[in-house]
Amino acid sequence: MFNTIDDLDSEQRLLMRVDLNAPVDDGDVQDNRRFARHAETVAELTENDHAVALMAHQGRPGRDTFVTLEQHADILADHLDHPVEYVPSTYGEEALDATEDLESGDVLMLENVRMTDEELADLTPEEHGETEFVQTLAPEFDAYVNDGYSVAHRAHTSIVGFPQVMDSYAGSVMEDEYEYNTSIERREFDGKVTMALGGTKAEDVIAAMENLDEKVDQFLLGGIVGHLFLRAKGYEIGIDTPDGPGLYDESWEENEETIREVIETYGDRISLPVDVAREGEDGERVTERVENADHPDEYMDVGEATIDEYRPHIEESEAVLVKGALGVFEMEQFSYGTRGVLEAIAETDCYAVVGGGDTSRAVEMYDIGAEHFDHLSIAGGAYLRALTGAPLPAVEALEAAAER
Ligand SMILES: Nc1ncnc2c1ncn2[C@@H]1O[C@H](COP(=O)(O)OP(=O)(O)O)[C@@H](O)[C@H]1O
Ligand SMILES: O=C(OP(=O)(O)O)[C@H](O)COP(=O)(O)O
Repeated sequence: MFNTIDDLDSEQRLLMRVDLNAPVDDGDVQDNRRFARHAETVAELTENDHAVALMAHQGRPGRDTFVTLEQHADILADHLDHPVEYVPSTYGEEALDATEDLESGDVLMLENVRMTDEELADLTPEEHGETEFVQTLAPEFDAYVNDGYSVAHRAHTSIVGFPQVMDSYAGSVMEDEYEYNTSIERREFDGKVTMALGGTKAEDVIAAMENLDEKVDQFLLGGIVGHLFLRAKGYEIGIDTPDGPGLYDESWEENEETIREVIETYGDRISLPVDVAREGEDGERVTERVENADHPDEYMDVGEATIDEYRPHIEESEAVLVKGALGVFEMEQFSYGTRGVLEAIAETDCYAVVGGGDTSRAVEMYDIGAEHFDHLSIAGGAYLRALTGAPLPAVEALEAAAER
């Protein structure tokens, strides 16, 4: 087991990893439930007179969501009702100057850790611990805290490197999410178990499908993942065009073989959209049957007939697990699929868990009522991993640090 922040000595200088990875719309970072949840942990620490320097990431290099953390500091400050100083450096001179000035109760946001050379390097945890990033920052602090459960499935420097060389503790979000999500894996269900899978991260979803075959009776697919499965079935969907958003071909190349294997192995247990929706010339929602679809990279939601097929599966299930949105629910006219699934769950008394930093937000946005769900996880990929029983590198690193 790992140590938690309840085990900390008083007035410590803490280096803390959080996950504030959020959607970015035209350069504007969108608030999500991760900010509110981590703000609770930070507040608990500052109220106990600790000083906190935060490490977090945003996006992936090369994507348009890969931006600095300046806006994240402001959004977090609003949640905390307490200043959060942003420094445009992760472990350079400016960062070190700002850390030296940290006093009890202060909160500092270091720059996006994925802007360093080391964070995403292919290294063992021990090698991550020897990087300049770790060796420079670690001596400035008394202890390391990891609260970023939703990024616990990545073996990156800020996650597995620091616990190699520092006293390390889990924050409250890490502890709660870890305990809840791990407990789902151990749960036995007598009745049907259905899983609705969508969103953009095809590889995480497909890996989970391969490992959850004994636990899940029916998979309901939507989002980008659904489109890639439709492409595998020969429909004109999930294929990039020269001027389109470029969401598909790279994922397709990486996952085609596995998608075909998954279809081959679990064919009837996978429900695919029968209709999809896109934006028409006047901005209106246009729904097309998949066999008539001819706008390969423009579909932003599943259609009404799809939800009519998915709803009975939910109604007859003892448990429904959701990961990823079935459409671009942030736009009301493409929220039909995501809302349809969440509302169907809310109307039944099944055991229900919704995962995904973005997807769990839809419950709040459309007033579906958090009370209808047993757990709303702010994690996506990490939650899926936990359901399959796979270890999480962040948790392993915290446990190893506790044993030292
Ligand atoms: N058809 C689609 N086209 C583009 N984006 C989509 C589509 N369907 C779903 N999405 C997007 O997927 C995002 C959620 O995906 P993902 O990040 O994988 O899930 P989560 O954050 O819930 O773990 C949503 O923000 C939604 O806009
Ligand atoms: O948002 C995240 O994952 P999620 O969308 O699976 O919840 C995490 O911040 C991990 O980000 P990454 O998938 O770019 O490593």
